[in-house]
Amino acid sequence: MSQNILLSKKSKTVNGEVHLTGSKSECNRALVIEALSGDKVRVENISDAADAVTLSKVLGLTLQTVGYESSPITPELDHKIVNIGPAGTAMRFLTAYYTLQDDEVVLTGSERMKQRPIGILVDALRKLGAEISYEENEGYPPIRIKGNIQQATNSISIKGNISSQYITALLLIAPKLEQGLELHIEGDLTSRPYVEMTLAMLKQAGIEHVWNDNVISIAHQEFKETVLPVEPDWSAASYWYAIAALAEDADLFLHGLTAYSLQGDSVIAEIMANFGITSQFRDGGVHLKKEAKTITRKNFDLKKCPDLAQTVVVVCAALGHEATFTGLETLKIKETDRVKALQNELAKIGVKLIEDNETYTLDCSGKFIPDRIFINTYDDHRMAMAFAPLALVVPEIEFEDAPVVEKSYPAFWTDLEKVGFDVKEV
Ligand SMILES: O=C(O)C1=C[C@@H](OP(=O)(O)O)[C@@H](O)[C@H](O)C1
Ligand SMILES: C=C(OP(=O)(O)O)C(=O)O
Repeated sequence: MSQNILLSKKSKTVNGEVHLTGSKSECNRALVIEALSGDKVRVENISDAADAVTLSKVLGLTLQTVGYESSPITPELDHKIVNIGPAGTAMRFLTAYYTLQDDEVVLTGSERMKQRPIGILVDALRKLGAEISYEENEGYPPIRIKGNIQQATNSISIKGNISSQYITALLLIAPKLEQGLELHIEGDLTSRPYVEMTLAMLKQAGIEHVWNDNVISIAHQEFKETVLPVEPDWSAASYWYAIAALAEDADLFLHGLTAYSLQGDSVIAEIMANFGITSQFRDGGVHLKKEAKTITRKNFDLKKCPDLAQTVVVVCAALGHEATFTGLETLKIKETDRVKALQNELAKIGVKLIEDNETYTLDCSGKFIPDRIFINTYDDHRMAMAFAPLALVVPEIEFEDAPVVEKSYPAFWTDLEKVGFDVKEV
């Protein structure tokens, strides 16, 4: 497959059914729990997301080097080099995981990963007793982790407003720590549903917790024998909701999704109800239908579901709906600076995303629809997938680096083809 693709859709009606891969977030937690459980826990419905595939390979690690752009194998090395490429959750979860292993590991990733902060997690782990040092820049990967943590305390504090992944990483290893963990979350907690997902999955694996105000406690405990099922990915489902919202008529069936999910991104069903998309949960999945509706909702707080931001912002822009958005603070440290990336790409249809004191407002006054646009994707799967529904409005869209979607949804382009999008390699 060449790097770029040209996407178009002649008929503005979308009908069909889609099988989504497993949730990257659930799968990455399940894999770490499985690895820590000593074979008591088995993961069911492992995700095809490249980030999950990478993590599962790393956790079964026997070679000296694994992952993306592996360094040459050097048998005389006294440590492993683990390169997890662009996988943020894998980076954070493994940082905690390796403090428990009888090993010395240098954990690294893509060039972008080396710009995504990890200092808050490293500081917390150091307070617990871990030996971790920076190989290049203070506060950023690559990091060197000496395993066999000698626990110095069970009570630590951590800032909650930068990334919930640091908190999840600590909670996942908590039951294996000799003294357990009492985690004090300082300030606001961003992406809270992801912490709830972690605790729910630990509970499924037999691990109890207490969450009082801003303190989460997990005692030293054994995992129980169980199977952890991975649900289909709701963040991936959001692109199908967006397609329904931008189509003239839509009747889509997404297999396997249920009304009650561990994934906070399932809130997309509620969000898209504002755009006339109905969700009916039956027949082992969800039916999406489009009904005529005047859009009245003006404010979207996406702090609990930051991965939906690009989806919702692009839908509003395409419809010329001048909404405001809050809770976008963490977007700047994800796969790319997603605020800047959105601003650059929306400018191609004359829409502005204006930042004012943590509130972002769409200005659609200069909106126009060109015959063809080129969308840059910034090594960010969600930039490609969030702009794809725009092909129902813009006649032709060329996407840079089509395989970028593999990070979470490798079948994205072929699924679009199956429901009648024209997907051409260029
Ligand atoms: O724990 C997780 O699986 C995730 C947490 C979120 O990150 P932050 O907590 O950094 O917002 C989310 O953006 C990411 O895609 C997956
Ligand atoms: C932010 C994301 O992933 P990660 O942080 O795991 O790289 C994402 O999938 O949108």
